[in-house]
Amino acid sequence: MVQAKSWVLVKHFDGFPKDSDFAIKVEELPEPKDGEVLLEAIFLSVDPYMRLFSKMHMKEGDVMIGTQLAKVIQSKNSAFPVGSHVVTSCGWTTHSISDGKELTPVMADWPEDVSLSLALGAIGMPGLTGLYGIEEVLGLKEGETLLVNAAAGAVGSVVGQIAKIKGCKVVGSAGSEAKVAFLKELGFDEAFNYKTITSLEEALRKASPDGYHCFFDNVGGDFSNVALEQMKHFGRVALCGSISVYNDSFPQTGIFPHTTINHKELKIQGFWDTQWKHKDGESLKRLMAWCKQGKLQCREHVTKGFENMPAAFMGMLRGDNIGKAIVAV
Ligand SMILES: NC(=O)C1=CN([C@@H]2O[C@H](COP(=O)(O)OP(=O)(O)OC[C@H]3O[C@@H](n4cnc5c(N)ncnc54)[C@H](OP(=O)(O)O)[C@@H]3O)[C@@H](O)[C@H]2O)C=CC1
Ligand SMILES: CCCCCC(=O)/C=C/[C@H]1[C@H](O)CC(=O)[C@@H]1CCCCCCC(=O)O
Repeated sequence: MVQAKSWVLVKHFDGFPKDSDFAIKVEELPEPKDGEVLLEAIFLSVDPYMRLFSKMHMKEGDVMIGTQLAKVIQSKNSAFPVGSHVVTSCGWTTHSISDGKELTPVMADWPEDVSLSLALGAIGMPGLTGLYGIEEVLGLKEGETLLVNAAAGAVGSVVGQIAKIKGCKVVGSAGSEAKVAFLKELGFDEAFNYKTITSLEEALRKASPDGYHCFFDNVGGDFSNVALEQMKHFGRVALCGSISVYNDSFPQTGIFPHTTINHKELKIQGFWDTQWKHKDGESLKRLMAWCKQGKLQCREHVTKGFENMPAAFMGMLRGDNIGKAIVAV
């Protein structure tokens, strides 16, 4: 018998999450039946969407939603032998039983010198999001200027690096001096700390006086309203997320951007990476190749210990992470 520890949402978040919103539950798992496997979490992901999803689809007492990189430790399913690794969306739990249907094996020939945790980051969902946002949504072309916010995070850092691979000028914003230094290290042409500038409008204008062809928006809210004003005519916006409003208990009010969008004839597309799931196999190989060639730096912010899942999640929402926020069990 194996004991599974899970983090449950005891109380719906009201504003920014707090320690008391989470509790640990322990349960004995049965032996896997024919066709089933027993999984042990190695790395768990903490992502912004968990904050939104909890409000939309979870009830109090549910295990927190989430994805992990797990090892098969018992198997009665020949497709998943003992010792193999999978990505699974079984939530914030140390052990789980699966019939294999929802499991994604890690890419064949995963190099030994590349941490498997990247399957939750730059060579996983956030990396795919950056790639699809650039190629499928924006159709970013060589010589264009791209703006990305939350640029030092999991998605943003991949976005900026792919845009540089494609021969573009890249401007990034992030919330600390250490993050700005990281963006410069990654090859961003311009980077600024949005928390310390006196005017976002001025910072954006200084970074690219001629405006922006493309905007990869991770933040939403006031930032987006100001950035839209500096798009070029026929500019394109990939609306990836809006983390600045995820913790709001009441909708924020702000300026209405519709006249700007109309006047500049902007194209704005909201998207999820899952729209291009059929391309994931090929896309992951491309991300891995860039990583191995040193063109894609895959920085991670690793928190040790399953007991620290809530702290890691809240830290990511607060901006503690440079690169992908991960928990190592
Ligand atoms: N459409 C899709 O398929 C997907 C969308 N996303 C979205 O992409 C965005 C980034 O996700 P991800 O890369 O995983 O997370 P990150 O690794 O970027 O972590 C979140 C970051 O958001 C920044 N942040 C937090 N609050 C604010 C705020 N009020 N204003 C500005 N920045 C803030 C912090 O950085 P800082 O210090 O710079 O403030 C923090 O580090 C999110 O909006 C997410 O929902 C993610 C995955 C898939
Ligand atoms: C609803 C806005 C989603 C915010 C953007 C984002 O972070 C999307 C991330 C997706 C990624 O593919 C991994 C996921 O599971 C995310 C989707 C979860 C969204 C919750 C809403 C689901 C629904 O209402 O159907």
